Amino acid sequence: MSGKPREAELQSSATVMPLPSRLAANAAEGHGIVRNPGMALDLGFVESMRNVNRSALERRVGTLTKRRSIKADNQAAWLLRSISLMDLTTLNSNDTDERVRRLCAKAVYPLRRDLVEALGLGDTVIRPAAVCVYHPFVATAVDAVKGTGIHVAAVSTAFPHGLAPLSTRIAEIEASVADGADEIDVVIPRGLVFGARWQELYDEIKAFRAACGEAHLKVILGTGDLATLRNVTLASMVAMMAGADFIKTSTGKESVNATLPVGLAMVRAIRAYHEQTGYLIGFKPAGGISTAKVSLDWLVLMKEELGRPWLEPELFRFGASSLLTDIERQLEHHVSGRYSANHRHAMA
Ligand SMILES: O=C[C@H](O)COP(=O)(O)O
Repeated sequence: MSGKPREAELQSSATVMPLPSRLAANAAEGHGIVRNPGMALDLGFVESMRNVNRSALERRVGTLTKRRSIKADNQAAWLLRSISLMDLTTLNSNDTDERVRRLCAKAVYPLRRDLVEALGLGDTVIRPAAVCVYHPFVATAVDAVKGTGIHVAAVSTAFPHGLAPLSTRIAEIEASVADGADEIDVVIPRGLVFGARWQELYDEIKAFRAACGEAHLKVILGTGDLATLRNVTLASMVAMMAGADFIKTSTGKESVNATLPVGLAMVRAIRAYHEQTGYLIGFKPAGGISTAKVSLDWLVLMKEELGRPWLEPELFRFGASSLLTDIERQLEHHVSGRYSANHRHAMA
């Protein structure tokens, strides 16, 4: 059961569903993702996406997760990839600078040294792609991860509800960017979706994108609040048209978090947007993703639906506060055959 994870397995394209040729060609150009500039709001295109078949999406998810064929020896490689695709997050009312510094220390050294050695990682550095914090902790996080290549994401725009004047929400983005955040996770006011107020939603997200400047924009839809997969799909389209670099499911504060059918609806919207514009949009499921097993389900979904480029941090992230703890436990089991208690894998 023990042994070095076989990254080669993860590279295999044997089970990847063929992508439309334009998508494959664009993806093959390499890791330099051309940023989505957005496009004019095209309500005809948005509305063309309105027929969403929930049971078909659920069936597809069922098939993907049932027939998943990640062998035990290869699971460790996939789990290491899950770590590298993570926005390690703390978004609690009792966050402090000290807690954020501890989270960042965990991001810099996510695995215990004995585990790193037992996994035979050598000099390979495995780290989360980003840490994700509230605005007041951006400067602390930037300082704590300096020189590591870990990005700092700030949740802005009156997270988690997005219910503040637009000027206040834009000022929050500008403040986070000024403090050094290079990724901004914004939330949309869900009421704009219920009212099909697509022009207002588009204008707000476009203003968020402008305020971000070079920082990448992730648009959180709050899918658990949106009631239907049609709303999720249409809001996804508007967000991408307005210039989102990523679309993200949830804040982690809704009563329903990221689910695979919702993820599949968003991924299909990403595919449609690409077919129309040629741009590659990232996807971030977030909220309630706390087990290694579930992270593998998400990776299989991305690999099968969009292909290998969406297993890179430029195009895929998990937003998660406790997933790393379970992955570490599973990796420990992989090398030792035993599970340890969660407290052996301390988080923030
Ligand atoms: O954006 C990330 C989420 O807030 C994290 O949610 P979680 O605490 O359920 O992992």
